Amino acid sequence: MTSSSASPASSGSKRRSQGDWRLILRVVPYARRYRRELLTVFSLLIPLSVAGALQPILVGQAISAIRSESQLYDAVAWLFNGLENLSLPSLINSWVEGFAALLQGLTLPETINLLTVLLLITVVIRFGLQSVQGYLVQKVGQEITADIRNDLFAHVLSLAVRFFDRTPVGQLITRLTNDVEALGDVFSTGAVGIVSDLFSILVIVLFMFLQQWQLALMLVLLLIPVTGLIIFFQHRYRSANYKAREELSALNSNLQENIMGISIVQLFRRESYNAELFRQINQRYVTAIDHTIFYDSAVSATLEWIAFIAVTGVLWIGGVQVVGEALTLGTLSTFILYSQRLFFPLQQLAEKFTAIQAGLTAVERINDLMNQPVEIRDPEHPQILPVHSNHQPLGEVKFADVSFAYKEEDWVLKDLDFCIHPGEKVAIVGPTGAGKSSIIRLLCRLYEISKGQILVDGVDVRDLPQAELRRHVGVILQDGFIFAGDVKSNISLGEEYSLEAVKAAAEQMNVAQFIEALPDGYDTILRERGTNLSGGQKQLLAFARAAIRNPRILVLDEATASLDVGTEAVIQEALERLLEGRTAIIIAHRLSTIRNVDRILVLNRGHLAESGSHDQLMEQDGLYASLYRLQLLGQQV
Ligand SMILES: Nc1ncnc2c1ncn2[C@@H]1O[C@H](COP(=O)(O)OP(=O)(O)OP(=O)(O)O)[C@@H](O)[C@H]1O
Repeated sequence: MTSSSASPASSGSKRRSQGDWRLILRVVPYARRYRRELLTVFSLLIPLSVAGALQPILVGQAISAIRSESQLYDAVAWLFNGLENLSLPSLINSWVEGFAALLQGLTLPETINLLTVLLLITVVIRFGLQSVQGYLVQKVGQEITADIRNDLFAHVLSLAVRFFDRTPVGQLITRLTNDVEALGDVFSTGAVGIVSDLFSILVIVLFMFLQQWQLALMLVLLLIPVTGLIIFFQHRYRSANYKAREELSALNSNLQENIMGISIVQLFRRESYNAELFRQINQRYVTAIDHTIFYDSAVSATLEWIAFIAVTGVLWIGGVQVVGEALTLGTLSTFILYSQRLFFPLQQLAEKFTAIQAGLTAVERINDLMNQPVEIRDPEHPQILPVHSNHQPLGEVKFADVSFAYKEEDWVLKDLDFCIHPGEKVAIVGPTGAGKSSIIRLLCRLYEISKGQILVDGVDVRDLPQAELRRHVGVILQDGFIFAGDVKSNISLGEEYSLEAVKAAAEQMNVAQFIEALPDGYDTILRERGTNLSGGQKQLLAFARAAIRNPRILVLDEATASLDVGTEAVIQEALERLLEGRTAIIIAHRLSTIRNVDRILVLNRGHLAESGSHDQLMEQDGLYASLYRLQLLGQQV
């Protein structure tokens, strides 16, 4: 399966192998939910196309009546014969017969009046039904795109962190917004009316053959090269559109990267350099869009040209027949109108064609994302963690011969084997890039291990539902992420905690004072990414967030690094209370902060190099002792 980061070439080959029908079928389950509306839309097709096909006949009859070429009665008699061939119910037959008898006695002005009224009726029918149809199609379209957007969002959130490592955010945003929007456009531009256009063409062809087969045949034959050309341009347009979408993704990714890194951009004066990069990507996007415009215009131009040939052909062949009195002027007029009508739905089709092709490209790209396998799933037969009892303390973490690589065979952790006992406070230290944070990510199952087993209270983390695992393993990272919303909701994070519980958690972590000092206390609105809080303030909320969940294992990954010494001391005191009776895994670079832990695991290049208390490790005089001495030296300097 193609990953989202796959090159356009590999996506292209996949694209070719995937039929459009298969893509369309992906939308069918969504459309099925709006069966009733769609059924109404399709049932309106028949009266709409029949009313449309009758109009040229009515005009032709009026001309014939004026020129006394034939009686209106003849037309009905002709229709009658046609209907007889179609073996319609006898009720309709008798109705037409009665109508024909009525017409026989009409004068010319009466005939013209009658034809005008009939023409008006067809116009009103078409106008009314088209409005209803258009409204329903757009409404269903919006509903379907909203459903797809929701599903896509839910799917993206369920994908493993590994997927996000390799997928630029801008690319994902493009798929969730522009691509889904392009699919929505298929409906809003009335592209779904393609069925109705095709149906109109079919009805017109049928009526034409019933009237005069030679002219009908000529017009139908003209349809063949048109269809060929449309298919040719369609393929070209499709590839161009896919490329344009890829360029748009790149553009959005670049934009997003610049916004996220705006401080660095400005601090290092990269504005003009980045602007030039953006300009290049933007130019590539414009070029790609130009190609799509070219093929789009080519289709419209072809159709216009063919429609002109059709009218000329009808005039020429029909004109010769009129002169030879093999054809009435009325029928010729009918056919001139038909030749326009026949190509009008085709022209409409060409206009919708852009939206349809863009829609198909969008479905293809949405499909790529939807097909991304959910790498980390809940087990089929989930287990639950043992519950607290007086006899058995809980919170054991065991890594049994764990190996892990972000990229194949590029081992970040190798044969890691250790056990952290319930209630034990363990620090993991080691040089930068040793794999400390990776251990935490694996424990929380943000990534799947390559070999070995990770057990929490004797249960393999892969046998636990992710929600259960993450409820019992509380993690505080260095960067406390803040969502747009108030302080309270940033602590409860969507779970049902009362305000009292939130306040209690804040008190417990000594952060209540800070929150109460905010303009609206717990109701203070925080901006996206917490831009109206300092790094340390965000961290304080992260502590309250962990405390309220009452986890049996608490992981602190450089959690106090961004706090000032005073705040750190206040939090440290609260932390000690919080950690009572819980297992703690602490990652810290400042070794002075972890001197009091029960045990220190020293990690080096993914291996467990040393393990023991501070004193034991100092005595061993190994990696830890040298790191510690180096830090002491650093502090003295
Ligand atoms: N998402 C990722 N994709 C690929 N490689 C990664 C990823 N995250 C980390 N690595 C690599 O894995 C190794 C271990 O990273 P990890 O973050 O676990 O180290 P660490 O010991 O926590 O480092 P630090 O002390 O700097 O936080 C590093 O060499 C890093 O380059």
